[in-house]
Amino acid sequence: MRTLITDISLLHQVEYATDAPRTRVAGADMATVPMLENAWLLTENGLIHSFGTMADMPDMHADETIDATGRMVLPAWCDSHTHTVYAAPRDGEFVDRIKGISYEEIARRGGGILNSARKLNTMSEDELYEQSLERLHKVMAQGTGAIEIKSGYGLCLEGELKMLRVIRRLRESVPIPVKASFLAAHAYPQEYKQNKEAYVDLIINTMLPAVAAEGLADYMDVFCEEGFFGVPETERLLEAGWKYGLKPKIHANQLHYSGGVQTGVKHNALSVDHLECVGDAEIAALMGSSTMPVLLPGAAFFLGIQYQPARRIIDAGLPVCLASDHNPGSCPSGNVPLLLTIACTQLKMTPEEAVNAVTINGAAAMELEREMGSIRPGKRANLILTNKMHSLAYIPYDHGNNPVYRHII
Ligand SMILES: N=CN[C@@H](CCC(=O)O)C(=O)O
Ligand SMILES: [Zn+2]
Repeated sequence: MRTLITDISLLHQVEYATDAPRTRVAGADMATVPMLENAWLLTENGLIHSFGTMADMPDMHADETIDATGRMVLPAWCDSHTHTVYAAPRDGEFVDRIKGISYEEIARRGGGILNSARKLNTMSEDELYEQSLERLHKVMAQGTGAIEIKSGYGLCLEGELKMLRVIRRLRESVPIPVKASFLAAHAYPQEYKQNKEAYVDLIINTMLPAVAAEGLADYMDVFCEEGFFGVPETERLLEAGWKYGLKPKIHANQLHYSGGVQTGVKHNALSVDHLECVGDAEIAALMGSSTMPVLLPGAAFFLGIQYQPARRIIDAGLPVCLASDHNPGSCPSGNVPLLLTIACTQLKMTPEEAVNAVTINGAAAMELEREMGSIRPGKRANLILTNKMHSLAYIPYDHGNNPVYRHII
């Protein structure tokens, strides 16, 4: 099956087969998204075959031809941090926060993640799957073309396995890559509040072997945060995950300078995610490491807390990745175009930096950089064909609106 898209006003994030493959974009390079004006693009059997300018378009056969006059084409978004599998919304807590109760206080009172766990553990696997599939289709319609999804609302063996099995079923049901992270270390269940070590033991000695036996997870996640899992617990958990081949991909420095970034780097994490609390020490730790800093400003927006210092991180020469953090508590939205608007208006990232952060760097934060994240021959043809618009900046500018005319997968 060959699809030819012609008369593309702007074809963004192009890489020629002869270019050295870009695996991530960092520092000043994030300011540029390579593009072609007035272009064509040919896909073959789901992969990008070739592209060029209309002036030099050769004669070629295609089964379908799409006229993209006035439209742009980009690689689909790579959303590397989500909690898309959950049982119920938490709008009651949203109202509590409006009235002045903080996210941390709600968690201390047994709400938050524990609230989600109670709901998830009484829901059937089939119902959880149906609800989650609906959410996944919604974000795909907004341009998401690869996604990572975490467990972490089971907090017991059966609940965690249920979530991870649902993620596996989702992977088999949708035509986009889906990665799974094991996040039993998301919160301490109520019955372990007085014996936290026993819960860490349960994760390491019972849950991890079961997850590994079924091959259910790609990554090991921990909510490394004051009041949740401290550095010593996080280190134990990450070392245990590595024994089963699960690379760390952790929640770090959301609410405090918790040492999570340094711990992630020390344990060769693929990414450290959230990063509201980042200063010189965290930036120094990231410099020279291969750990990707992943910013989740949708959560900072929704909780009304400080934003991530994206400018400082980029200006230090580091890469920045953006992800939605779609979850029922701190960000009930997986809308990447809206995320781009928040990144530009609040983090002062340029549209080009923001697009690099959710394409090539998003792919890298899921180890998909060889198949996703740019328009390069041989990569997956997971593409966004936009509504009629004339610039990359128009996507975050046109906030609250879906730029996707057609999502080609
Ligand atoms: N911060 C930890 N975990 C999620 C939120 C979980 C929840 O509130 O349900 C996050 O990334 O924001
Ligand atoms: Zn998260």
